[in-house]
Formats: sequence, structure tokens, C-alpha cells
Amino acid sequence: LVGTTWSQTLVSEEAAAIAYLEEYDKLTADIHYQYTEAGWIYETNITDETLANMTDWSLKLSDFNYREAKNASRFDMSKINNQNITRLLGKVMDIGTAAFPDTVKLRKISDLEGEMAGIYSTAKGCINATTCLPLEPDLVNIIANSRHYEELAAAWKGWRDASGKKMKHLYPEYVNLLNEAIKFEGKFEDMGDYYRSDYESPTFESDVRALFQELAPLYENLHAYVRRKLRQHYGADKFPTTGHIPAHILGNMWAQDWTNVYDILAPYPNKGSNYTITRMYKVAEDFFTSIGLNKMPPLFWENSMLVKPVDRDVFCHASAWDFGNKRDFRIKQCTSLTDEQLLTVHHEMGHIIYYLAYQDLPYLYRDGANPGFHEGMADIVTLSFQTPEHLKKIGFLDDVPAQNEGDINFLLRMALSKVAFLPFGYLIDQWRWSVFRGDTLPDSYNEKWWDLRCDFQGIFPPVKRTNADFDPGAKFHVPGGVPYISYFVSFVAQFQWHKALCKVANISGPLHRCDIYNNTMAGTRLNDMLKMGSARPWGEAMLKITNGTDGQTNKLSAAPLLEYFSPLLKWLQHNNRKYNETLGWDKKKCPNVPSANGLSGNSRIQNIGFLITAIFALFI
Ligand SMILES: CC(=O)N[C@@H](CC(=O)O)C(=O)NC[C@H](CC1(C(=O)N[C@@H](Cc2ccc(O)cc2)C(=O)O)CCCC1)C(=O)O
Ligand SMILES: [Zn+2]
Repeated sequence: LVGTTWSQTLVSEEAAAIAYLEEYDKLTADIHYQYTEAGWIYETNITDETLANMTDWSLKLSDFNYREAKNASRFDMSKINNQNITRLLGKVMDIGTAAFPDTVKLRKISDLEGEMAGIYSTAKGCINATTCLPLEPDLVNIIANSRHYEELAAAWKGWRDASGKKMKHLYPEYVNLLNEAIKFEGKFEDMGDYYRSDYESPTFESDVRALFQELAPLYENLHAYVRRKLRQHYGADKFPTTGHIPAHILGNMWAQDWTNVYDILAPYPNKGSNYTITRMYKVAEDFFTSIGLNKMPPLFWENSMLVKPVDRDVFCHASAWDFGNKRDFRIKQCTSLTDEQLLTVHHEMGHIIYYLAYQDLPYLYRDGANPGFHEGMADIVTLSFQTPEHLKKIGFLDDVPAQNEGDINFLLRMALSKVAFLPFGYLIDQWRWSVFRGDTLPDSYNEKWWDLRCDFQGIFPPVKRTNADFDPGAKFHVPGGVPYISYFVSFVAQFQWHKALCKVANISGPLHRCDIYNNTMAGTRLNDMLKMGSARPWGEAMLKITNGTDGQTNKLSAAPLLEYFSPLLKWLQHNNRKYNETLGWDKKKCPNVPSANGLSGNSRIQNIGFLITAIFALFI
């Protein structure tokens, strides 16, 4: 090194880092392949052995991450000017709970997660004394298709008794261990803080809160309309004066998507569905290739699990898998022949298209620009695919409904999934972040959950809840440890992208009628963003896709979503005024939910009244 100049010294630190990262790239791809395969084997064949094997591999991966984070910390970042190299080194060292040296506790976390996810995926909800059914497709179909209040309540309660209630005792330790592990390095306040760090923004939490508040009026108008129509159908006696809607009559086990009760809300030409499972996947693939994106690679068709096996327990919750070797990409889905499932097929394949778009990046960058971007990409084609014109093109709809009432009908149907979802997509991590912060302790898990459900969604539980219940556990992503705010971010971002792509594609007319099918200009613009992966902070990816359009920005914006639904909002406001429907609900009262000290407001008063009467009776 004699006579090495200062800049050469710089180069040598950087050169060493580059050499290290090249070696790391191969090692990490190899071990991630093993880890992903072990996860796949477990989820497509749930047994004690496959769970143990998956846990072993998740610990091997933690060890690998721990070791490589130590190696990467060896480099002196102040001597490296190249931002790309320092970003990559930073990602090698961003290993979350794997930085925790207590491998016994790390194994316990993995065991708890495996046990809770196992309870969830094998649970059978009893709808009466003799009949107990799995969630998919049986209970899901009852909630989607039954129009009997009590039958719906039985399926709703049965599922929660068999899933959440059975894992309530496991969640507190799971939370404490995750917090202990993530706090070890001193970089994060708690596990929620670590989850939010994926968005690389100190204002992320307040940004999403502002977006949610901006979207609330649209949701409240939809809620008021739907409540009136459901009240007509089920009878006013089922609807409390607080203004809430019973949680189990909205067509979805979690009241997160209301499209299944569309028939009660408005007449709509029924869909032809002379479809097969394989055709559903071919139709989805055709959409992506029509805009110039990739088709599914050969191994996709060989290795995917597209139908529920009859001979073993599996995770039916649909998912897309990237095995990180540029060849093996799979979908696992218990596919059934419904239009909701056809949307899920497009969703899961959207993830695969993202994997394919960034497959040549360094492994560390093979990710969504942020988790919401991956979900937004998964959903974006459904904004085009569901237009009546498109459904007719592919033989899923007999004829296109006439312009104006067809428009409102179509917008209402889209709102039942895209607007109805917003408070739900927002509230799951509000609950989870408050649990990780220690603001919500085990004895008020369920009460806090229903506070948020009642406050943000304007729904209430049809069956009285007790603190023995653990309703958050009845939603896959809670026992699965899967963050959820990504979906709220996705539902905002996908309308920004839809608006931008329709502009780039020179498609005029209202946003909700735009279909980018067959438009390679839109596809190219989308792909330009996808192939960035997580190489740059996500604001640059947002700018990449919106560049040159009137929605150009590097931030999340609710404006395109509000623009898309503005014709519907006007119609809803008119309709709610016409029936002088009071908007909203009592955000501080939740029917059927006892408050923290075990007594709800009104029952506390009743009890005191009872006490006074009893004492008075003594003196008579
Ligand atoms: C290996 C792995 O885990 N891979 C990730 C993908 C990745 O990160 O690479 C993955 O496949 N995650 C599974 C998850 C599945 C679904 C889901 O859970 N959806 C949410 C919210 C929602 C609701 C309506 C909607 O239109 C879109 C989303 C729910 O159902 O509550 C269920 C069917 C739809 C999407 C998914 O695909 O996002
Ligand atoms: Zn997804």
C-alpha cells in the first residue's frame, strides 16, 4: 500500500465492500432458497415434521443474517462514497430480530408463530352441535351467500371460537419475545417501530393517519347507504341506534370486502362463469402479457399449488412465492370458481410479475419499493380487469350495462371492495402497533380491537364478546405475523398509478372506465417502476411511475382514489339526503362489547341500579 493516495484508500475500502457483497449475493440467494422451500413444504403439507423443518431453516437463516451483519459492520461507511454500496451494506445489517443472540428465545418465537398459524389454518368452526367446517371454502361461502341473520351469526361466532379464542394464551408471550428481540440492538422502540421502518419515513404513521381522515367522508357515505339497504333487508330491529352495522351480514368474515352483498344493494347483470381453474390463470397471464409484461415461467405451472389438496392440511390463504433463483416462482391458492377468486388470481400473479421485473437486481434489492408497493402492483390490474367492457371482452359478463346507471352500479361494486376495505386496512396495525407499544395489554386485547372496529368501520359484533375472545386472532395476518398497513398504502397508491398509467396510455374518459389492457405504453411505464425493486427509496419509484402526469409526485396521495369515486360520492350524498339517512355512528359506544373493566357503560349503570334496588328491598 506504499504511496497509496487517499482516493486509492477510498477505493480499496469500497472495492473490498463490493467484493464482499458479490459473495454475499450468492450465499444469501442459496440459503433463502432452502428457507423458502421449507416454508412451502410446510404450508402445502401441515405436519409436526414439516413445521419442525421450517423452524430449523428459519433459525439457520437467522444465524446466517447474524453472521453476515457482523461481517458487513466491519466496513467503515465513512470511507465509502458510493450510496448504492452503503445502501446494500445497510440492508445486510438490517436483520430485525435475527440480531438477538438468544437463539432459544428466537426458536420460541418461531414455534409460537408456527403454532398460531397452524391453529388458524387447521381450525374448523362449528355452526351447530354437530357440524364444524374449515374457513375456506365452507365458512367463507356461508358468510358470502347466506341471507339468514342467525345462520350468519353462527358461522361468524364458530370461526372465532375455533381460531382466535384458541390462540389467545399464546399471543402475549409472542409480543413480549418479539419486543425483547427487536430492542436488543437499541435501534428500534418496539416491533411496530421495526415494521414501520420498511417505509423509510419518520412521518409515515402521521401520513397514513392523514390519508385515512381524508378518505373517511367517502367511507361514511358508503356506510350510510349500505346500512339503509341492509336494514331494509334484515329489519330495523337488527340495527342499534348507535348507527353501527352488524359485522356478520356484509358478505365477508371480517367485513373487509362487501362485494358479496352487492345483490342486496343493487341489481346487476349476473356473470357468465363458464370458466375452469386453469383458464382463470391463463386469463390473468394474458392480461400481463397484453401490456408487454412477462408470462409465467415453466416452473410456475409445474410447482404451483392451484387447488386445495384432498389428502392433507394446507394453508389455504392464497400467496405468491419468489424462490430467488430466477427460475422458480409459485402461487399457492385453494382456487375456486368465483369472481372474487378470479381477482385473487390476478392479485397473486401481480406479485409474480413484480418478482420477475426485479429478478436481475442484487438479491437485497429484490423487494417492493416498500411493502405497500408490492400489494399495489398485485392489485393494479384489477382496476382495469373489472371494467364492464373488459369483463365482456373475456366473456365474463354478458353485456355492458347502459352508461349512467351502469356507471353507478359499477362504481358501487368497486367501492364495496376498494372503499369498504380502507378502515379495515388501516386499523389492524393500529391495534398491533398499540400492542407492541404496550398501550394495549392482554386483558384488553379484544376490547381495544372492537374499539377500533366500531370506531373506524362502524360495525359491531353480532354476538356478545368477552375478554376470553381474541378476535384479532381470527384474521390470518395476526397469527401469521404479517404486517397489514401495506394494504392500506396499496389501496391509495394503486389509484395514483392507475391514473398515471391511463394518462401515459392516452386513454381519456373517466378514471373508472379506463382499461389498460393491450396497452404496452402503460405496461412499459409500470415496468420501469417495478424493475427498480427496493434499490431506491420508494418516493423515487412513485415519481418514476407518475412522472409527466398531472398526478406527478413522490408521495402518497388520496386524490386519485377520490377522483375515481367522485361520481359515486355525489350519487351517495344525493341518495342519503333523499332518505335523510344520518351519516356516521357513535364512535365512543360499541354494542355487545364489554369495556376494559369487564362492564360496558350501560351494563355498569344497570348493575348499580340493581344493587340499590336489592339494598332497598332489604329494608322493606
Ligand atoms: C410468501 C408470501 O407471503 N408472499 C406474499 C406476497 C409478497 O409479499 O411477495 C403473499 O402472497 N401474501 C399473501 C396475501 C394473500 C391475500 C391477502 O392476504 N389479502 C389481504 C388484503 C387484501 C384484500 C383485498 C385485496 O384486493 C387485496 C389484499 C386480506 O385478504 O386480508 C389473500 C388474497 C388476496 C391477497 C397477498 O397476496 O397479499
Ligand atoms: Zn398481495
